[in-house]
Parts: sequence; C-alpha cells; structure tokens
Amino acid sequence: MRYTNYFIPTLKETPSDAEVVSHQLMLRAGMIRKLAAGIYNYLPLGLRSIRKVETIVREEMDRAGAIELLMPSVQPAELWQESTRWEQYGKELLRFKDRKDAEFCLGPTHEEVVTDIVRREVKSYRQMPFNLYQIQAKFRDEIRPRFGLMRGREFIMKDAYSFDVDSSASDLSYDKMYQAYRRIFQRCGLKFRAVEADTGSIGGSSSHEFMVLADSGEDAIVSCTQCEYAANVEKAEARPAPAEHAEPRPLEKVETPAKRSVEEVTAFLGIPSSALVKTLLVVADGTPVAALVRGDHDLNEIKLKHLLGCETLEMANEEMVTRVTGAPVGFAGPVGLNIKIVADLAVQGMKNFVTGANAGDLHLKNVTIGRDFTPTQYADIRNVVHGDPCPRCEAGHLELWRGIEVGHVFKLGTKYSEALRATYLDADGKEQIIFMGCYGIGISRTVAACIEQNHDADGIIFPIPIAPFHCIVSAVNTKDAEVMAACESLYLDLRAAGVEVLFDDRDERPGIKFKDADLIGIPLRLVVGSKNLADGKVELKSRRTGEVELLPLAGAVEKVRNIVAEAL
Ligand SMILES: O=C(C[C@@H]1CCCCN1)Cn1cnc2cc(Cl)c(F)cc2c1=O
Ligand SMILES: [Mg+2]
Repeated sequence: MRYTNYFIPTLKETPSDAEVVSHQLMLRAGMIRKLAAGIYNYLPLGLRSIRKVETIVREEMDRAGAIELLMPSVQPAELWQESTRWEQYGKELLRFKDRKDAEFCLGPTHEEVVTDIVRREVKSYRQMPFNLYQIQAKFRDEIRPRFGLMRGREFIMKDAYSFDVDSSASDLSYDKMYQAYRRIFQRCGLKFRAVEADTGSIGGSSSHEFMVLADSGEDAIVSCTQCEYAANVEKAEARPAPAEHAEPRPLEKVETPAKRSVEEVTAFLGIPSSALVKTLLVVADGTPVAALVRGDHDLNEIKLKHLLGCETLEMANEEMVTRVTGAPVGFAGPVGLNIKIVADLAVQGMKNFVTGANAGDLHLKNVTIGRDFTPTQYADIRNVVHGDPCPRCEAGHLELWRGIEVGHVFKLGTKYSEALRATYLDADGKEQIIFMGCYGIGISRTVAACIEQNHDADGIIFPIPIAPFHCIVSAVNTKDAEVMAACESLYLDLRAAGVEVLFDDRDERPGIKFKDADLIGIPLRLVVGSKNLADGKVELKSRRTGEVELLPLAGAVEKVRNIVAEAL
C-alpha cells in the first residue's frame, strides 16, 4: 500500500480526553476515531490489526473443531424473558421497540439466541458434542465507557458456545477451548496469564480469564512463584494464618477521639495495622452482617457474597451503622454485637487486638476471640496480597500483577438449556438437559491490550502477527529518481514475497516520516537514502529493539521476509 493512496490521519498532539496509552496512541496513529461515547470508527489501520486478531482466532477456533455461524445483533425480548434475564439486567441492556411496538435488545451476548437455535435442532445425543462461534459487534450500555477500545459500549467479540451430553463431556469441550485460547494469545505475540476467575452474573460452575499483563490493567491477578496456580484476586484463595501463642491480656477501653480509620487509630495507638481488626457492616439481601478482617487486609465482597449466598450485597450506610452498633461510623466492633459475624481466616486465633467499642470516640484493646466474642463463622473473605503463601503448593508465594481481561471461558452447566428447555434423548431414549459452555474473546480490546503492553515514548510497537503492516519502506528523498526506483522495486518484491508493506512515498521531510513510522508501530522499517543507495545499501530498523543494520539492497527482501516468516 502506498501511503499517499492510503488513509492514516496521524495526530501530533495527544487528545486530552484519552487517559490510557492505548487510547492515546490509537487516536494519534489514526487507527480509531470516536463516533459517540464508547463507540468508535475502526479506521483502515485499526481495522487491519483487528482483522489480524480475528484471523488468528478463526484459525484456532476452526482447528479446535468449532463451527462459525453469525447470529443477529437484534434480539427479541421474549428469549430474554424466558431466561429471566430481561428483568435481571438494567440500563446496561440497550432495549428498543420496532415499528409494531415489539420489544428488542441490541445483543450484549448470545446465550439465549444460540440456545434457541439448539433447542429447535438438537434431539439426540448423537448430535453432540459441537461448538458454535461467531465474531460480531456486541453492545453493552456501560455507565462510564472510557479508555477507548478497552471499555467501549460497542465492541467486537468472538463468542462461542459448546453443547454436550453431560458435565464431564462439557469439561472436555472447555479444555479444548482453554488450549485454543492459549494458542491464540501466544500467536498474537502477547504476554498473558490464564487465571481462575469468578463466574459473575453469568452463573455456571467455574471459569478462567485470560489476562494480558500490563500495569494499566484494571484487574488484579496473582500467580504462584513455584506452581501453576494463578487467579483473579476476586477469587484467589488465602491460606489460614498460623495461630498466635500470646497470653490474652485483660480487655481495656481506650479513648480514641475522632480516630475512625485504620490509619488514624493505629497511628494514635502506635500499633501496626495487623494488630487491629476492622468490623465492616454489610447488608446481605437487606440483613446487616458484620465482616471482620485484619486491619492490613481488604474485604473481598465477591467471596463474602458467595459465602452468604445472597442476591444483593452492599456496604451498610451511615444510618444502618449507627442503628446496629449504637455508634457513629468508625467505631464498630464485634464485642456485644448481636448480628451475624463472619470473621476472615486471618482473624482466627488472633489475641490482644484492637477493635471499635461500638461507642463514639472509643476503641477496645486486648480483644481476644472466644473470651470477648465468638464469630458466627470463619471464612476466607479477604483479598490475597502480594507475598501471601500459595494455597496450592507448600513452597511458593503469590505475586500480584495487573491484567487486562481479553478472554473469559465459562462452564455454564444447564443454566440456559434448563431455562429454554434445550434437551436431547439419550441412548435409552430418556430426555436429558444439554450441558453448555461459553467462551469469549474481546477482539477489539485485544488490539488495545496489545498496545498497552507494547509501546514506548515514540508510539506503538506492534508484534509482527497483529501489526497492520509487517514493513514500512521510507523513501528519504522522493525527488531522487534512483531512491524512488529502488523503493518501487523493494515494494513490489516484498509484496511478491508475501510481506505486507506500507510504502511511505509522501513528499515529506524524513524526520516526519520516521516519527510517523515509530508512532504507528510497524515492526520493520527499510530506509532508502541516496548516500547508502550509492553503496548499494539500505537501512533496516527494528521498531522493537531500535537496532539498525545496513543491508545490501539485493538481500533486503530475503532478510525482511525471513524475519516476518519467523514471527508468524
Ligand atoms: O457475556 C457474558 C458471559 C459470556 C462471555 C463470553 C461470551 C458469551 N457470554 C457475561 N455477561 C457480561 N455482560 C453482560 C451485559 C449485559 Cl447488558 C447482559 F445483558 C448480559 C451480560 C453477560 O451475560
Ligand atoms: Mg469476563
């Protein structure tokens, strides 16, 4: 492609409303342009990269035996009413009516639609296993779309659905997808981790997320230094702490005037935060519950919600705190509290610690469990922290990373097949419910995540497999006929060798061309200038390493072709 015939509206300035690097660089590199909040035009360069990810996804999904179909984006409300999700989702589900006033939504995902297809077509166990997938624009009316393609409202997703006769067969389908996802993200040239994840609202039994490691990632994950354990912090398990052997000292009230937070109280009393226990009041399906976690730990609301088995869980407001504890916020404690008390495992066995006294400006010292109060139950309800011992092996400990979720695979069980009566007759002619799995990849988000992980001060550094072009040929002086002739032949020979080339034939100063080449992140750059050309040489620069080497013109095509072939 010749630059002068292409459409790459690069920007010098960083747009002010772009907060993360990938958003800034995709705008500056002329890859995307915003149409509306969270809704983007994929300009030619951005689309080429998206198509590269789609192609890798398609190849690996097909290799795993999945079959591509395409379902409508517009979905009838009836299906969502059958699955009861029509009421379950709020404003995030974009609903509208057609000319006959019938209700529809713009598809955020397609469990109901694909289950409707299968319930009409599958009657026998012989027809399974199979896996249907699509690559299609989804719409989720996020309350705060931001970060460009990282959290858009309309985005491109590959969503796949597996259908099996029973749970163990469904596990095999799940493993096939898990392995396919590993190959996909490896082929995209990304550093990623597959982590155990919470299933969230979708239900089902277990799930894994595929996280691109990047400091700007919204998700916190941990991985063990010794074994394969890795999990989203929402789900990562903490081990019980070793019990303390100190002698319990007598309980004591202590004045803590207007000292509410962990920081204020521990500073005021001169104790470490691990010697204080926070009493957090939550409301589970309307009932107040006290959650106790050590001062240096944080409550994991997802773990607590699963433990309590409640539909809704939120932090108690000031009015509730005062009503339940008899004290203003910041002085809640477990002693004398007559509501359910769930204590984190790290609190079990603690002695002589500080808690609120359920009275204004008062705390208690030397609190000891069993003597001063007894929790209703102990459970793992905290977020693990960097350095915690691994819950799976003896030797390792957990390291904390930030990640960007680009894939999520779920064991769905019969949640949708039950609701929509998708059944089959087994070998004995008995009616059985179909077991499902669902598997998503954020295609457009993967491109953004790749840039979050691969950039420097000059711009994007695309891995070759998902770069918009493999190589850019930069003519230093377009007025020099020999330079242009050499560029033309390089351009044609490279294309003939299967290298995707962008020929920068603009009548621009070399500095502008080099800045643009670095900004849009094309992995390899061939610079053709009259001085080197006179010696029969061209300059090859690697965008990732910055390495520059002078090549004989004759060998340039072969060299570039080999580098590209090696990386694909
Ligand atoms: O989408 C999934 C699960 C998997 C992910 C992989 C591909 C198939 N679906 C979870 N989820 C997330 N956000 C949603 C938002 C809305 Cl508004 C909705 F109505 C439904 C969902 C919803 O179900
Ligand atoms: Mg997810």
